[in-house]
Amino acid sequence: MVAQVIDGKAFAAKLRAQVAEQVATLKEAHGIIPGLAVVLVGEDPASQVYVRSKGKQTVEVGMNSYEHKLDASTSEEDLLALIDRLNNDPEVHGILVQLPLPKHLNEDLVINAIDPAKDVDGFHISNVGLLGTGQKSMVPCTPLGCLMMLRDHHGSLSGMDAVVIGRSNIVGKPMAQLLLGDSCTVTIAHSRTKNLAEVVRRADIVVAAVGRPEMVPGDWIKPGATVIDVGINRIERDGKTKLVGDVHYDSCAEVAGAITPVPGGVGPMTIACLLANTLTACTRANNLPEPKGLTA
Ligand SMILES: Nc1nc(=O)c2c([nH]1)NC[C@@H]1CN(c3ccc(C(=O)N[C@@H](CCC(=O)O)C(=O)O)cc3)C=[N+]21
Repeated sequence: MVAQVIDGKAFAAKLRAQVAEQVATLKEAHGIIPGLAVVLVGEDPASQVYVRSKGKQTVEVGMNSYEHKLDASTSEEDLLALIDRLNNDPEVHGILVQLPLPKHLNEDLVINAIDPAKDVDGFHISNVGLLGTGQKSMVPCTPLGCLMMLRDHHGSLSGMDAVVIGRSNIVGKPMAQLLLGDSCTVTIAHSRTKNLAEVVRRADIVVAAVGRPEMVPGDWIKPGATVIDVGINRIERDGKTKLVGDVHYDSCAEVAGAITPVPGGVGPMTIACLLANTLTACTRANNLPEPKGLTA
């Protein structure tokens, strides 16, 4: 079997077009423009590229983008003061603090200082609790993008066996919650899982989010399974830098029924979902009907 390629880039473009349309309506009918504030502390080059691309796409869908670039040595007090200002700014509907933060800053403390209603990353403990109990929340962008692609491909996910490899707060755990919410039988596997190959072989859906280049080989995949590759790893090969996922693409694509590529899979969906979440946060803040098809 040769897997169908799930085109995340095209899917994300469609999603952004839907967001743009609803942003335009919001502007016309209510004079409201959704605003997203992105906070970057330090000069990590990968983060800078990523923040720039978010800002560009935010403007392209008709929303306001506010970029706050702080020095790597910024104190926790100053960062918290900025978050407080953004929490109280009515023009700002979404706040994203780029992770990871420099080591002298407490990430949990900073994230939990964001107004949960503006927490478009869905990382605040209050949103994590709401998601875990099936209540309306802000849903983390990467898992939301994965869920949208899975629903689009399968229709219903009910009763499917899903294995999530990776237990991070930003991908693995919320991904498992979303799959459970769609009535999958969910296993969370990780670096200490015994017989990982056997566990993965049972799965109809494999979500790989471990951050280890090409660690899932094709012979772990059940024939016909759907493989969602969350990994974005920059590696050196033949003297060139190359972007690869957490799954070994060529061997997995020979066995899987469907697979997301890297790049062009989950990555673009993550940013599109960030824009969708900002629109959702804006409509909620203004007691307007929720956008359709953009939330979990
Ligand atoms: N608070 C916070 N929220 C985040 O969502 C967050 C974060 N911090 N810190 C960093 C990671 C990383 N991340 C990516 C999103 C999209 C691509 C993406 O669009 N990648 C393209 C290619 C990128 C390239 O060519 O380098 C692709 O996969 O096709 C990559 C990486 C969001 N993150």
